[in-house]
Amino acid sequence: MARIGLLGGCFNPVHNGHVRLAVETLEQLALDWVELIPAAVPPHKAGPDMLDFELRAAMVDAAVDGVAGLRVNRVEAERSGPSYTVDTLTLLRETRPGDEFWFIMGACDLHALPHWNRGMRIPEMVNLAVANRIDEDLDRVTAFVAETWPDAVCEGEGAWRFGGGTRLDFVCVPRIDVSSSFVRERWCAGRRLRGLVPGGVERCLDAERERVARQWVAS
Ligand SMILES: Nc1ncnc2c1ncn2[C@@H]1O[C@H](COP(=O)(O)OP(=O)(O)OP(=O)(O)O)[C@@H](O)[C@H]1O
Ligand SMILES: O=C(O)c1ccc[n+]([C@@H]2O[C@H](COP(=O)([O-])O)[C@@H](O)[C@H]2O)c1
Repeated sequence: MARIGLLGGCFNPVHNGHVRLAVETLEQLALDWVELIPAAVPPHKAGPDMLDFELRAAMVDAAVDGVAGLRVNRVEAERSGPSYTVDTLTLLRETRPGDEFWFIMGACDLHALPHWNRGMRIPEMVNLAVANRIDEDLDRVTAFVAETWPDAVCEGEGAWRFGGGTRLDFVCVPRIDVSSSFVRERWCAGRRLRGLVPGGVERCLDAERERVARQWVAS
């Protein structure tokens, strides 16, 4: 049985924080590989500055190129309508019953999970890998787990097993203070992106300069 991490995101564009999050989770949870899943129709972040799926996915291809253990999964482009995570995970579990999955998310997303579409089904289906975004996140996640899943069994600091058998693992990631919004803002101001995104991502944006400008600068 392969142990697989799934990192969903808009990736508008993918940046070094995403790559580091994927690599840290891969290593800390001893996963076989991590799949980055660009959201085809993001359920929560629709807007004129959202680049089309293929361009965002091509940038994720460029970001993982040559990085052992990271892959791109375009599964969300195979269906129409909002790309709800619960539907993606249902499909992956049906089509790959021999794999064990960890859905990777920043700690703030864990707190938002009850507001996602059938969000509380997610930890019943797959394991969660929850990464810190700020220093207090382990304490906050610990309190959230105690409140939300009182029957979860703590198996050590930052590790819990839920009643149904899935688990939540906290992953401690060095803070890389970059976001896609920050990258878009810098790009629109004509600034270089060195150190914020992998080189291949910067080249994709340069190659599609006019198209990207129409969406990012105009909005
Ligand atoms: N710098 C970072 N370090 C660790 N995790 C991150 C970082 N940026 C984003 N993530 C996580 O990566 C996942 C996908 O994020 P997403 O594609 O929305 O990027 P974003 O930078 O948060 O985007 P935006 O600025 O457009 O809101 C989420 O789980 C998010 O918490
Ligand atoms: O399914 C939902 O309702 C849902 C709501 C918010 C976010 N998500 C997913 O969570 C992942 C990270 O989201 P974001 O906003 O950080 O890009 C991405 O795969 C989104 O599709 C999913």
